[in-house]
Amino acid sequence: MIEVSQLVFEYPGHRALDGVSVSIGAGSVTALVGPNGAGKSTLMRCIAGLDQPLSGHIRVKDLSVEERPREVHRHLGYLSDFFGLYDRLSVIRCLQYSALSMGVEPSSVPARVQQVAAQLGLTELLHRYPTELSRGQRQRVAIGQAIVHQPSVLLLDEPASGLDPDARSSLSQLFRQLQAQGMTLVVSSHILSELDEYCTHILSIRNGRIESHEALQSAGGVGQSLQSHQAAANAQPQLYALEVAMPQTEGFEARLRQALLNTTVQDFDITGSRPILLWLPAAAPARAEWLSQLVQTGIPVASLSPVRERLQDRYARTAQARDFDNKEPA
Ligand SMILES: Nc1ncnc2c1ncn2[C@@H]1O[C@H](COP(=O)(O)OP(=O)(O)OP(=O)(O)O)[C@@H](O)[C@H]1O
Repeated sequence: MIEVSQLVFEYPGHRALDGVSVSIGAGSVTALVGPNGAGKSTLMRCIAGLDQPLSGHIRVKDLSVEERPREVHRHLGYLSDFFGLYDRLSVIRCLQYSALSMGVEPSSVPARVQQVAAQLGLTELLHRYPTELSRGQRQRVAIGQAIVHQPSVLLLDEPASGLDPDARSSLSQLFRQLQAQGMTLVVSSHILSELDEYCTHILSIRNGRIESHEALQSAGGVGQSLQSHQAAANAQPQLYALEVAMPQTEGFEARLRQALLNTTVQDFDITGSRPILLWLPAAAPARAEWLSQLVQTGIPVASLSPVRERLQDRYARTAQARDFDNKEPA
């Protein structure tokens, strides 16, 4: 859906994107992460055709952003990190204006505006002016403007900044709805826990270069079907939650640690209040073998289920691997 190849972007005296190539699939929700100044906003602005790269190419829905920016804009919604609203237009006018400027048929505009207002909880606010709205309400109007023309791609730069927990949670719900409608989303945020709920991919950028681009494991889909058996056999280990009935007997913790010695454990809480998180083979027979050996050692296993790795843990793991790779040999 979005193809970026060898993108280079320079501000005067500063190279902000340095040979970025990435392919973002249709229907995915990509968390764009990276430290301050990594180049996230610049990449989004280039994809939206708002900044002109020095070299490289971007295609959205197979249209060249460079050659056909207006057509691309019809398929694309963009929310800037510092968005502005027209303070002299009421909310309904803001939405109508965006719809018309994005090429929505004039006869369809009233219905579209009402739909978007309902989707974003703006129906009661349609006749207010942006200056009379809270930060969260203004944010919803800005998102409404970005989606009123039903784009296939939505780019959101820090959409939840300044929002309270309730507003963040309804934003997450909205993003899930949009994904269910088939929209492709790219969302940048520094709050990884908030992206965790709905992202399918994580794209990490640092110093203007892509650091990693990975699909996130879905908790329910860990190679259970027969068709996926071969794929699972070749796949990377998957994250599982192991629940153990923790008897308060002396030496149990040592026994449990011993039993897990050859397993990659991500999180071990001996109080038993959280399940143990560990990496197990994706292939069912190998996992069954592991489980049977564990049970044979007398560990009272209560349950074993696939879980999705938290985005912040995944990000930390990538950073650790990078630091390790960059270490000078002694
Ligand atoms: N107008 C500008 N002129 C010069 N340099 C700029 C300009 N805008 C951004 N930069 C630089 O380009 C680099 C990338 O900036 P960008 O805003 O894309 O980063 P970001 O990953 O979005 O950061 P943040 O998380 O802080 O929003 C940074 O080093 C920044 O200082």
